[in-house]
Amino acid sequence: MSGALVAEGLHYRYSRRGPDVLRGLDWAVAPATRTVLLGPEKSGKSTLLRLLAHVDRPRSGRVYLTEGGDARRIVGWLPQKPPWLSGLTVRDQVAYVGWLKGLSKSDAAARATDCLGHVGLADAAGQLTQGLKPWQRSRLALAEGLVHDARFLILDEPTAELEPPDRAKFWNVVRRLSRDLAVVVSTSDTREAAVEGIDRVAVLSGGAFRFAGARDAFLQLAPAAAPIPRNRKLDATERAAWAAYWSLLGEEAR
Ligand SMILES: Nc1ncnc2c1ncn2[C@@H]1O[C@H](COP(=O)(O)OP(=O)(O)OP(=O)(O)O)[C@@H](O)[C@H]1O
Repeated sequence: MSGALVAEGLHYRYSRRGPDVLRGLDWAVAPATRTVLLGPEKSGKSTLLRLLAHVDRPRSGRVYLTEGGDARRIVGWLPQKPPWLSGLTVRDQVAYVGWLKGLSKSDAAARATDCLGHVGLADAAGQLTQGLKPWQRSRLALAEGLVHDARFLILDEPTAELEPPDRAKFWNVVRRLSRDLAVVVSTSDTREAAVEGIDRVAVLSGGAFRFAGARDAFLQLAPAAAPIPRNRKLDATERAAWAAYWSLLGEEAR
């Protein structure tokens, strides 16, 4: 099993007369790589990830596995706001997703227990999903992505609601996942490109990639910028990092 997940010539718009959100994108996600997909808000990250995960279809172009087969069976997908089924426990929710992905009931239940252990949520297995904290929800989403043995895990802004310490812990969990798994994470926080263990970075803006390549090459062009702090002027290093990032996006420094 060594094929890539490939996007070829992807065009997308939400309505016939609407603006192009993606303008002919080509991309390949290699197996067993960790990729951060960066881009400003509304740049089309979620749209691209939905197409990669086969939950939506491009207007033109295609998404396929180089080794052939049904991508839906080996791609795990976590939307930014996963739907929660009320009244289910954490374990039942993960098992339900496994069953939807084609596992038998008993396999889904066993896998659910394993996956909750992998993501550090074993203690919450019997809790109802409604009462979970943001960090627990992000782990539950990970477990749902893993329950059917995905080889590509596509996560849409899983860290957006997390405080910095919980973000760091989330990334620790991702780093500990099987090295055979390819993980793609979207975020608008450029600092996440600098997280240890990331191999690749892609920067999406205006419906096209402004950069797609090795993380080290990205960090040379735009050293991961700090967030723009409120009530404080940027220091010279932060200003330079942001200027480099905006220039990658093809925009003037703000
Ligand atoms: N269901 C929809 N109907 C119409 N337009 C949409 C829909 N979803 C997204 N869009 C538009 O498509 C563009 C890209 O949105 P998308 O959510 O893919 O970007 P994003 O980079 O993921 O944004 P964010 O960082 O804010 O989540 C935006 O202009 C958005 O308004």
